[in-house]
Amino acid sequence: MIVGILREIKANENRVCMTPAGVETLREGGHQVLVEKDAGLASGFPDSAYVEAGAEIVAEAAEIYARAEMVMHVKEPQPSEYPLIRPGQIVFTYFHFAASEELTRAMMERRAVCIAYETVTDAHGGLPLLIPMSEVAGRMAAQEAAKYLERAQGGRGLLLGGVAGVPPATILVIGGGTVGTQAALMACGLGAKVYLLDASLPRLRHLDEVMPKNCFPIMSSPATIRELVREADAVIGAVLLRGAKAPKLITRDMLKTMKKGAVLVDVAIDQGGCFETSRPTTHQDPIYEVDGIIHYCVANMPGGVPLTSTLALTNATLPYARKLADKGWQRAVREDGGLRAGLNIIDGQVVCAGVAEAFGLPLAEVNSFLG
Ligand SMILES: NC(=O)C1=CN([C@@H]2O[C@H](COP(=O)(O)OP(=O)(O)OC[C@H]3O[C@@H](n4cnc5c(N)ncnc54)[C@H](O)[C@@H]3O)[C@@H](O)[C@H]2O)C=CC1
Ligand SMILES: CC(=O)C(=O)O
Ligand SMILES: [Mg+2]
Repeated sequence: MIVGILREIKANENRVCMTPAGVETLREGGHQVLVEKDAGLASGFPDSAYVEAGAEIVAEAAEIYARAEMVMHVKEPQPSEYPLIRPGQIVFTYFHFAASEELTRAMMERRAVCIAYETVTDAHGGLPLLIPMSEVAGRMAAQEAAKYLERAQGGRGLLLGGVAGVPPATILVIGGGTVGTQAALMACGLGAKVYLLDASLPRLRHLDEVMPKNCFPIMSSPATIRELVREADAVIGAVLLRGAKAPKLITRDMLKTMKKGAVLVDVAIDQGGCFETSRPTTHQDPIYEVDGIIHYCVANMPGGVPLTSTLALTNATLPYARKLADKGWQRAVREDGGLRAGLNIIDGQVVCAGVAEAFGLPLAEVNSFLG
């Protein structure tokens, strides 16, 4: 198969979807790999490293879209790329469709085969292609909360861990999955008092066993959130309903009950955000204020630390890319039910329930495309 590795063009996105080592693996499988010029530069991989691994460097994304049977990205295709996508072409990347009707309709119109990293599952029901980036974003979320609590950044002027004789900051983390757990661990490590909410009792039992003593895992409910939001110096939004739009757990009214200069970090922004007042921001312009509360809503947080994130992401995606290239998407998903769960749109039809529901679109059966 001809596989295309595109350069990221989303604002401040410095990751790349495949390392030179990944190219070498695809080449060993007999595949041809086209890499867009300078695609790996910001992640520490110059074009020469890709050439050494057996790739062909291509100057224009348009040529990659024209020649490749499968194109790979980190982030969703940007509007300038929509017209380049061909019917039947496999597009393998993070899409987060439920957050964007425009993107959903554009991909339907292009009649591509859209396989979303974030909905691929593993044998244990986990999300193997989301987990590594959720680990990064969760850890960063605690750092960002600490940073924007500083006075010069507009925050309350509070040190996360306090010092001897002075109490620490209180952090509320909503969602105790990968992002939430990593955020809580980092905040606890810095000495904060952390409330970690989840809606699953088995998950809370697990968290209760493994989290440090300054972390308090608590059942999530609107009443608990309302109460803890008043106490929190920072809130980290980390919920996920797979493939679907994030539920709005903090309303605009609730902001008025919060301390001035408190910080909201909405990691779930890529699925639409879990605070009513969230809107996506960029690394260049990451925050804004509503009712005296700082909002940090960067939709590609791991893009800020590409040297870590590119390696973590490609460790996870490469085996799937290899499978798709070796077998073609139809055989690959027939043989791997987890990869099949990554299918979101095929030939103009939505096949992911969360996306169909988000926009009131009909839901088609993957089987009808497998022949
Ligand atoms: N902004 C960014 O750069 C990044 C964003 N993300 C996003 O972060 C979000 C979380 O991802 P993961 O932690 O990997 O998901 P996950 O599936 O591991 O965890 C989500 C957790 O939310 C819990 N949950 C669901 N409804 C809840 C509610 N009402 N109250 C409390 N908890 C609730 C679930 O029980 C689950 O434990 C996703 O939207 C993901 O796409 C992930 C990586 C980077
Ligand atoms: C998960 C995701 O959207 C990201 O890493 O940017
Ligand atoms: Mg994202």
